[in-house]
Amino acid sequence: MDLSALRQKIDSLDTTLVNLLNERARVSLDVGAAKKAAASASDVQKDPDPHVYIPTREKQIYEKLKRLNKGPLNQDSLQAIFREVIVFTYLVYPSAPPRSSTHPLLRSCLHPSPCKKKSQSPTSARRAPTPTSARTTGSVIASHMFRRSGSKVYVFDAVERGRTTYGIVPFENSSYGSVVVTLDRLIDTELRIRAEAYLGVHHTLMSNSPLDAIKKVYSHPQALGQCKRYLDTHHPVAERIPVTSTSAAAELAARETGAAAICSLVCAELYGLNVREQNIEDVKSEF
Ligand SMILES: O=C(O)C(=O)C[C@]1(C(=O)O)C=C[C@@H](O)C=C1
Repeated sequence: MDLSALRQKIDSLDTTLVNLLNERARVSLDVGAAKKAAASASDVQKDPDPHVYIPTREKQIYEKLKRLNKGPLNQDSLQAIFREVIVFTYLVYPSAPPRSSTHPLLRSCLHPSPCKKKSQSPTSARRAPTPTSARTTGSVIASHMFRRSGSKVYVFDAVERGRTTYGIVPFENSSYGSVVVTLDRLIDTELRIRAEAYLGVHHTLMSNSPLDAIKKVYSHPQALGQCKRYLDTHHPVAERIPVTSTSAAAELAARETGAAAICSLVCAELYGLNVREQNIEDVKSEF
């Protein structure tokens, strides 16, 4: 087939895809409406999980994709595409279905609880998320739905005040223990935990100075802890300076000669830093 015929074929497939994606979105909206109807039929037990985001269902969908996929797309790519497709449906939901009062407590992904504070209006608490930059961290549900936030406390505040529908906070770290600030806040908050996700932790050392000129290393205390062996071995005399977040570390390191940050790879582009070493975490993850 010549180039123009191939492009015609792609155009035709794109047309089919657009129609199918919208058809899928309409069915997904119908599912939302059905869940809402089931929940408001007063018997919450009929539909104990009338949320927009249903992690267990999404997991089933991704498992099914794995079985269906014959390539050439790899599984991660296909899953990423579907994740975006599903998440974009959230944005066209007229309003999210009511929350369940019976969903079991899971970890990590926060959501306003049914017994929210009086000052929160249900509409603002359930507002559809706004797409923002694709270059944000913590993208579990879909990359571009995430607003970057400097601190875990801010994530709690944002969900409690209805500025966003969901928030993701770190909870526990296999190599460096519990994330205390999250645990402390969980004691007081009326938010409910909605889902749990396991994330591989990968740290990068970045600096605009050469490796042998690094005198100080900024990072969040958790990240400094997770890279302790690396730092002890390769930068034993560099001062380790804990800061509020790994992105704050990147921002500081970008301004100073002889300073480095331990942060995620995405910070290189965001803060104009050179990547000096990748995957410096002491415990290698399988993710
Ligand atoms: O199956 C559901 O409960 C849906 O709401 C549909 C759907 C989807 O679009 O496939 C949408 C959101 C959920 O997180 C999971 C699945």
